[in-house]
Amino acid sequence: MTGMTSPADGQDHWSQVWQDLLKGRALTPSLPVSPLGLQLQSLLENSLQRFMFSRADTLLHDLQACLQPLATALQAEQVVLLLCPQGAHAQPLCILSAQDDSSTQRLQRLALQRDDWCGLLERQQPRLLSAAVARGPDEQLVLQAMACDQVLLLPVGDHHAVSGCMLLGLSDDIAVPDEHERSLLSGFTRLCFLIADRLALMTHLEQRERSLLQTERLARIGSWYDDVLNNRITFTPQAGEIFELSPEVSQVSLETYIAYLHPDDKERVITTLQHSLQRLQPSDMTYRICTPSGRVKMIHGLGEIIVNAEGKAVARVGTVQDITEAHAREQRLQQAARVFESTMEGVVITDPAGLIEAINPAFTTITGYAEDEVRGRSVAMFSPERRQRNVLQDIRSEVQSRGFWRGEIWNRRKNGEVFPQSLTVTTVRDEQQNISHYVAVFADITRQKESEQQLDYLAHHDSLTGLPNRSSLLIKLQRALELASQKRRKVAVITIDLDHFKHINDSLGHPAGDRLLQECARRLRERLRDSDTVVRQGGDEFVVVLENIVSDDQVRRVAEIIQQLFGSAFDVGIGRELFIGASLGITLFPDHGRDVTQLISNADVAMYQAKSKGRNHYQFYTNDLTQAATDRLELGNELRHALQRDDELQLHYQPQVCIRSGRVTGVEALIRWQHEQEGMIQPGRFLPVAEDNGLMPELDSWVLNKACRQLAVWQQQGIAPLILAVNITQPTFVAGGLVERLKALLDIYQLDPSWLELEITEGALLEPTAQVLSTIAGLKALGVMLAVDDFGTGYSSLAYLHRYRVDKLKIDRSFINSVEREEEGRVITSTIINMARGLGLQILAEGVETAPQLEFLRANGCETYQGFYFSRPLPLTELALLLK
Ligand SMILES: Nc1nc2c(ncn2[C@@H]2O[C@@H]3COP(=O)(O)O[C@H]4[C@@H](O)[C@H](n5cnc6c(=O)[nH]c(N)nc65)O[C@@H]4COP(=O)(O)O[C@H]3[C@H]2O)c(=O)[nH]1
Repeated sequence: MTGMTSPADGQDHWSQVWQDLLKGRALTPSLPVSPLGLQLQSLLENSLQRFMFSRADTLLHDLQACLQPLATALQAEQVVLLLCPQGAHAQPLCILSAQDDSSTQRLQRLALQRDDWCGLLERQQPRLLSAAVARGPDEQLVLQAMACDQVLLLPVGDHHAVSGCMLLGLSDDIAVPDEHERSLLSGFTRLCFLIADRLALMTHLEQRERSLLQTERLARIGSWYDDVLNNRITFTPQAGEIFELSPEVSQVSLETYIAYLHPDDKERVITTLQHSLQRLQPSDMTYRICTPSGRVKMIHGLGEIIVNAEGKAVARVGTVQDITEAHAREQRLQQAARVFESTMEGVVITDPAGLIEAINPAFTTITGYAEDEVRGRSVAMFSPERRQRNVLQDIRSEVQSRGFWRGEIWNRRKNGEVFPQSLTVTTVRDEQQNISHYVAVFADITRQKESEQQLDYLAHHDSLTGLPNRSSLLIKLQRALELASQKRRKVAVITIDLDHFKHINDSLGHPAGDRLLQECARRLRERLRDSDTVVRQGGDEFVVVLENIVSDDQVRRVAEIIQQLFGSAFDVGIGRELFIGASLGITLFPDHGRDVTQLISNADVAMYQAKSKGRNHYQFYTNDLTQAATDRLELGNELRHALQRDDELQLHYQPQVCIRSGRVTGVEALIRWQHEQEGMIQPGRFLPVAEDNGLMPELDSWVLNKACRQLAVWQQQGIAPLILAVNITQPTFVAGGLVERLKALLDIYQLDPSWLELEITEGALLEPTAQVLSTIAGLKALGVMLAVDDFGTGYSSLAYLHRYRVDKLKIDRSFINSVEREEEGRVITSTIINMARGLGLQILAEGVETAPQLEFLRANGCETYQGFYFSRPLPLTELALLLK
């Protein structure tokens, strides 16, 4: 550390100088010492004392301060010191004993004419110039510059060279110093030479130190000197700045330094320093310090041990560097490198021409290529085809203009497999903003694509049947309509609703219902063309879309095919065949609607119309149907209100007659709706509406209540014994709670249960579910009669019904109707009667309208009948008259 030369060293140096000077004095011991000589001697000693403590910045001042008393002692007009410091560009110095502007300028000019005055000191001997005898121009020059009569020149320098001179300007009347005095003056000039030399050295050292500190500042490296013997660590300003010492503090103790160390690093640093000192080895460590401002800095410290002549450690020196930023940068780089190495995404770095420079392990995992197989090659090598290479061009131009590109592309693995990848390409620019690299990060999205496809499939397909679902219907139909508009063709939309599906589902259970739907889907898909769209819209509704239709007949033919498909027997794994049927509604684009929604909803309207025609029909849409559908909607709401108000619904009663005696043995309660505006509405119109609106259980409940009340009246009136038959629909029968409700009514009205007969359809008894069995057991336990309505229209066998302990069969009107016309009708009717009798079941024939029909029934052993032949259903008042 250049600025740290101790004053003790300087003192040694100056005592040596003093010794030399005394030697010079010893040269002239014989001469008597004049008063001036004594004075000069004392001056010389004072100067020496002064110079011993001179510093670089005080040296010139100190020299000047010495010249003044010298001039006084010698009675000189001017004493001038011209010094030429070492160094190529060093300017000669001119130091004067007395300041006077004009002489100063003259003498400074003289200082610059070094060669002239140097020439006068060729032999490095003092020289006296006198104006009176001056010869050469050099002498003249000096005399003029000094403006004196005589000038004594004394060389400043060593034996080798003159590096300056001292000029004593004396007037004529002043005695020139004698030999002893000159020798003292020479001692002074020698001292000046040393001073000049020292000045040069100090200036040099100062410059060195300045430049060193500057270098430290620029490099952000500070240095320190640890005087281990005195426990004093001296910091350079840069080191102080790193440790955030206040500017006036440059020294700290070892303890203070240790207090700076980060607690986690303290022990390690102390141990390293101790080892270094004990083993006299350099140290090199990185550690953290906590500075007064609360910052944690990362420091790189180097140190070396300084030993004395005995090899004992006396100090150590070293550097400290604040590497916080570099360390953080390095950490970040390491992290980035770790990410690069361990990320699941493939990374490829290319040069601006797209040639691969580096890849990461994930790249190899995904593509199968090792680094040496791809380095230096173009990224185009992964493109599966030419077209894709154009994509690469597009990517490159977008990356160049926007700085990045993100998207999905297809690439080829080493094994030839083409796979989808999501890719992000970014540019890396150098300091001149030129593209230096491209970085591409990609992920193999094969799995993602697969699950997207799976999700897409699930979103657009029905999981039960595998058919496209409603959302794909909307998309496909929309596309079909667009195409049809262009080609001026028609599109047909056929909605298909299975007849009685709900009954099958409820009574046979959902697995059987599911199998039925799967079978329907299979038949449709196998029979219809690939170009036809078959969709399951939900529940038991299918939709078929036919494109390129040119005539309605084409559609009619397909509708009939569909009817056949649904008309043949189904095996749904219940041990016997099922017959269902389907109702079809048909719309045509553009005749019945111009958009998807309208076409589907109009087809639905047509389908409801087909259903109301008695099922297993198809119906083309007409504008009237929309009105009918609207009416149905309104009717549903009105029925709901009618059920609440209880003043519009009423029961009519149709007598049931014993064929043998002709006596009325019972009546069937049949609901009627006396609508405020429309008048009497028949059940055939409003019951399907009630069913669609889920009102059947409520309606059945209303009828049962009304009927039981009426039965109680008849019981009280003694109208003896009269069976009252009440219809109970399948939803009510299946829903449960019927037994409890009926028991409560029987209790309330104190009814004889054997007078009450519940008519249920075959559908409700199709499958012996626990619910069905317990309801039947409950009803039988109550003592009410059970009759199966519309027998022959469903799927039941007689033996099967017998198992349920049903009391009565009501032969459907359609058979009775046919006995007069068809042999087949007659055979079926008589068979039913015979078998039922064989099983001990009562028989009632429905819808008897003519005497021959009645005769046939009588002849075949049927017991009771009802029908228009005897009486239509009657209001209560009319029935009362009939019964009387
Ligand atoms: N062509 C013809 N028809 C005859 C003849 N004799 C009786 N009918 C009609 O046949 C239907 C007999 O009732 P259903 O088979 O139970 O068929 C009933 C029944 O299923 C249902 N229904 C009627 N009233 C009720 C009710 O109160 N509750 C429930 N759940 N359903 C009812 O509505 C169906 C139709 O009822 P209605 O229109 O009253 O029609 C009645 C009756 O008017 C005849 O000789 N020729």
